[in-house]
Amino acid sequence: MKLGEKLMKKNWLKILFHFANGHKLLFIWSVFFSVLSVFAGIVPYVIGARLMAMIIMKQNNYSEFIVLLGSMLLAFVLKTIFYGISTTLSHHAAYNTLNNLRNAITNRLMQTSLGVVKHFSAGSIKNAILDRTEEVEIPLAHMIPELSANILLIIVTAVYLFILDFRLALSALLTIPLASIPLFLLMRNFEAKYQAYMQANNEVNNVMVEYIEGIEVIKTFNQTGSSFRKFSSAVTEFKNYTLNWLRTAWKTQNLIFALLPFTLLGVLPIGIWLYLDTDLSLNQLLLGLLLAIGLSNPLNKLSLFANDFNAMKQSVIDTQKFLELPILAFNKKEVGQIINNSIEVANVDFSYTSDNPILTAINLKIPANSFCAIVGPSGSGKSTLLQLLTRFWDIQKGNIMIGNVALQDLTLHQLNSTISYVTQDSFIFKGTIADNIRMGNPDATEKEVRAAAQAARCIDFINELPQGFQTEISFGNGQLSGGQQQRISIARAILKNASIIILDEPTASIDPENEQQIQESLLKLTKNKTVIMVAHRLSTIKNADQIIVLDTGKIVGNGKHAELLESCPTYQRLWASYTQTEGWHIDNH
Ligand SMILES: Nc1ncnc2c1ncn2[C@@H]1O[C@H](COP(=O)(O)OP(=O)(O)OP(=O)(O)O)[C@@H](O)[C@H]1O
Repeated sequence: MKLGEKLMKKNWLKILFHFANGHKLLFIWSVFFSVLSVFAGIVPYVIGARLMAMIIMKQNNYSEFIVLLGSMLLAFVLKTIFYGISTTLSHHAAYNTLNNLRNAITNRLMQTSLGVVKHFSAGSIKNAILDRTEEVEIPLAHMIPELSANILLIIVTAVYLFILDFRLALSALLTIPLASIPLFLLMRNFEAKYQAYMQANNEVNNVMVEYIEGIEVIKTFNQTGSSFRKFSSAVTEFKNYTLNWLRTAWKTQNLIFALLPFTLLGVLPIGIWLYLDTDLSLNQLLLGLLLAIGLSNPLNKLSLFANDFNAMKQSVIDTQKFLELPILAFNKKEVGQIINNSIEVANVDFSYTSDNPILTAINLKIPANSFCAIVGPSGSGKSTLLQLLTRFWDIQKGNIMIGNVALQDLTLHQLNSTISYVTQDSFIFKGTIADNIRMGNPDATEKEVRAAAQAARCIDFINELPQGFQTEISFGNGQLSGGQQQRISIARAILKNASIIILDEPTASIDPENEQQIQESLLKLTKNKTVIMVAHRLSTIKNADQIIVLDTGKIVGNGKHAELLESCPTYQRLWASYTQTEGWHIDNH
């Protein structure tokens, strides 16, 4: 089974074990060494009881003394070594589990539709992949080996105490039922409180990411103060919530921490009474007292793990919603070769939410190797239509054909190799300029990369950079202007050399001079390709073979520029307002 798939309806523990499954052996060995370590740890208490009895009874057996002290030391060394081995193994297994979990979330995000991903804020995705999953590591690395070993130790010690004297055993375990009462009270509303805590934490994450991503806008509009206030109030709210929770919980929590490991509470008075008034021997009393003291450490760990256990549970539940995102199913095997690069959209309806139709009854035919422009007022659905053609979303009604194959029947590889998509927001990845262009075709030669850069009008500014194509760039580092970034992404698309090119305002952030040149090279390069382009600058699409006019999600015009100027009122309006705002520019062409 592929990681992350088929997780629906599984409870959180099953999900966790699913990701830990490949490392079961490591976890088993780590439990084994932890058990050895915990039992080596109890040996000094048993030996201590024997030593104390010898001192009290003034037994001057020095050779036994030395053997006992040596055994104590050996037990201590073994305990440390076994603990070291156990924790190394468990950390190894825990980090691998974490890795699986993180990869599964990232895979799932890649397999779901782009729209679904965009519904989450960057902060919440980062929080799920990095922070929430990290919270699983400590409990996994420590809880599995240490909890199992400590529980085993408590059971074995208790059995031993029962064999020694059942009254001593009961008195040593008295704190368990006593501490269970405050523990129950503390855990009563834990889930609701933890969720509110996480919500406050998410809010801080979101506001922080928003603050950093929007820093340019914030500075431009002089909103540093108000944006910072938003950030600082989220931080304060988080702090207040955490402190309030702590304030209400600390008394109960400390009572548990103090009570549970305090095994002497019962065993000391009852043990002394049994020794003085009944048949309990001094040896039994001392062994009982020291074993009871030996129990406090594992009991202490139990109380700490109760918290970790709940935190881990909540973390897995929180990541679950990402692991269960709907998968955009692609055919694994090709149903057929695409015979040509025509596109047909038939009776397509689409809405992002069930109550708000965005596109209605869309019908259009784009012949192979033609240039089709899509225009329309803002919000009319142009980008949405392009995103349906790239299968960022699945249509709810109708059909889209690429050549002779329905869009949803294409394999992911077919879709990716057939369609190139250039958006308004060009994304630059951290790496060299050449790497960024080569994303369009990882196998491209240096010559091909250069040719694509030349065609996208990048070559001049690249040559001026200190290391040319080898210059390191990263998104938002200010090294490249918006227009230059856009030209890099056009070069990327050119290099990809797909037979269908979809362009969503590719020249929006490019100056008119370069726009004209890029336009020409795009048209040259798009020979023998089907090009669909959304454009606001109508001069760029005047010569398109076909112009589709969208208005409030419907096609209200379809034809050539001259025809639409005659027959389509929406196009007439668009053209009129365009020529008004860019009149001087039109005059020049
Ligand atoms: N991810 C989304 N979730 C919900 N509604 C959306 C989403 N994306 C776009 N919309 C809505 O769909 C409608 C069409 O948006 P779209 O971006 O397709 O229009 P457009 O014609 O490309 O606009 P513009 O020219 O301003 O870019 C708008 O009302 C928009 O608010």
